[in-house]
Amino acid sequence: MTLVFDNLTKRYGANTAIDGVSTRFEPGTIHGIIGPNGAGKSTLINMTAGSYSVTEGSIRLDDRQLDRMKKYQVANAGIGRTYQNIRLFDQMSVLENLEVCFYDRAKSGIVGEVLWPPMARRRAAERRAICMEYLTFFGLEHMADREAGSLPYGRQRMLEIARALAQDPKVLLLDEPAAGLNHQETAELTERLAALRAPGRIIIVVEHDMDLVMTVCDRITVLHHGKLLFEGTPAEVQASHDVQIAYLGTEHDIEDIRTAAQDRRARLGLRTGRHPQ
Ligand SMILES: Nc1ncnc2c1ncn2[C@@H]1O[C@H](COP(=O)(O)OP(=O)(O)OP(=O)(O)O)[C@@H](O)[C@H]1O
Repeated sequence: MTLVFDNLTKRYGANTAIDGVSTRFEPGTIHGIIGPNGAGKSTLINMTAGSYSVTEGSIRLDDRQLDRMKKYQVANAGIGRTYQNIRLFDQMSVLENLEVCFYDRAKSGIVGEVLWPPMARRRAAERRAICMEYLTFFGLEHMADREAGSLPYGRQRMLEIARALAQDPKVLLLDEPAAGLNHQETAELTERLAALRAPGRIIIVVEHDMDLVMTVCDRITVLHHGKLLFEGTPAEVQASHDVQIAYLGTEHDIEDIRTAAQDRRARLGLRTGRHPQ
């Protein structure tokens, strides 16, 4: 399984947000996408998830051309995602937020469940057990019955990733998963992401938090003004003169990039005020 961008281009009128990007993502890896504000990172994620149309070029998952599909077809082809701004069913319980993902997955057998209640009960118990495994992995098992909207912000972020995973995606797209998280929550997220690396899964993380990216990613793609500026291991990216110039306009080191990212994180986290930790 390989995800391939070939000459991928996105224009918004006269503005070229993604400009001829070609790269590939291998299974078993965590791949970071970084770049200064406005570099095109979210546009890339949204095109891959089928939310935005592609102007030129292609996105392929093995022999399937995703850019020709509708959004739900892209999801069915195995692309799962989270959003920069959390999207949960606030009034449903934490567990129900996961369970609804299984109705998406279970395309067969629904008629059987309706006609034969014992089968429905068995399936419901199985779904619940799997959901509880995901909740345990994300440290949410003791919150299963709480309304999702009442959870502290950091827990909501974890639940969003759990929801994306419950759909068993081949490719998991995470759009700024650490946005609005404090230092300890980010460290926790970093650990959990590392544990999600799996042979049959590609994880792509768009993130400004350099500690997270440099710790957890196997490879990193750096975008600048919509173009692929650099690609390599975390060590290669940190050593790249071009990357430092792109971020800061001058030759500073990765510490300055970290500071710039922290300033941005302080401005994000739309729900932090509502649900303080
Ligand atoms: N829906 C849209 N319509 C028009 N222009 C857009 C739209 N979305 C993004 N853009 C433009 O495309 C460019 C890339 O934006 P994008 O949000 O993808 O960058 P980004 O790297 O994710 O930025 P950030 O780190 O600030 O989230 C920017 O110039 C932005 O103004």
